[in-house]
Amino acid sequence: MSREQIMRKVKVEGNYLNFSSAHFITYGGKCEHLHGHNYEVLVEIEGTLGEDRLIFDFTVLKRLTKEICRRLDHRFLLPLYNPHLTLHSSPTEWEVLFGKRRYVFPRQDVVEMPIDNSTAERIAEYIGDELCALLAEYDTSRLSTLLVGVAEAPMQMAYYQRPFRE
Ligand SMILES: Nc1nc2c(c(=O)[nH]1)N=C([C@H](O)[C@H](O)COP(=O)(O)OP(=O)(O)OP(=O)(O)O)CN2
Repeated sequence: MSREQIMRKVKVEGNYLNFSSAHFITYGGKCEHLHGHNYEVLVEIEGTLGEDRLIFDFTVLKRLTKEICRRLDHRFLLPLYNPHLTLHSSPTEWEVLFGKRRYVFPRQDVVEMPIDNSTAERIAEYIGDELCALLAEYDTSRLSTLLVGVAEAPMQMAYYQRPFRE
């Protein structure tokens, strides 16, 4: 077997890698009612073995992912770039308009996400990008691929995968 055929990865999931948040998505010209999910997150990292025969330390990966989950927990997930929503912000509130519907959220209850819809797909992408930013503090030279899965419900998961380097 050649070295190119070998694939190694680490994965963290469960163990408090979850968050409970409120959201609604727009699709098919409609806007869902405000509702919540108990989201579950998994992260996989592919790479090669280092001197200590680790690809990447599980403990660190869990801690960083938990930190991102903590920031999302018990918040409204606000997609900043949804073309079907009109947003107004004040120092204390976010106003969200869809047609005649109007929501007002206290700012401290909102996570402002630079995404166009809070689908599980985009939330996975957001978490992947946040994780990459946190991983910049670590040696990622041996890591090739990051995969994030976000489940809105059991057996209902969206994945986002990106290379560590373009
Ligand atoms: N590919 C995706 N499909 C859907 C997403 C998504 O993020 N990615 N999201 C939704 C909605 O947000 C919806 O909340 C979830 O839909 P659904 O599971 O149908 O609704 P329930 O939570 O009420 O589930 P039940 O099993 O019917 O109780 C839709 N699709």
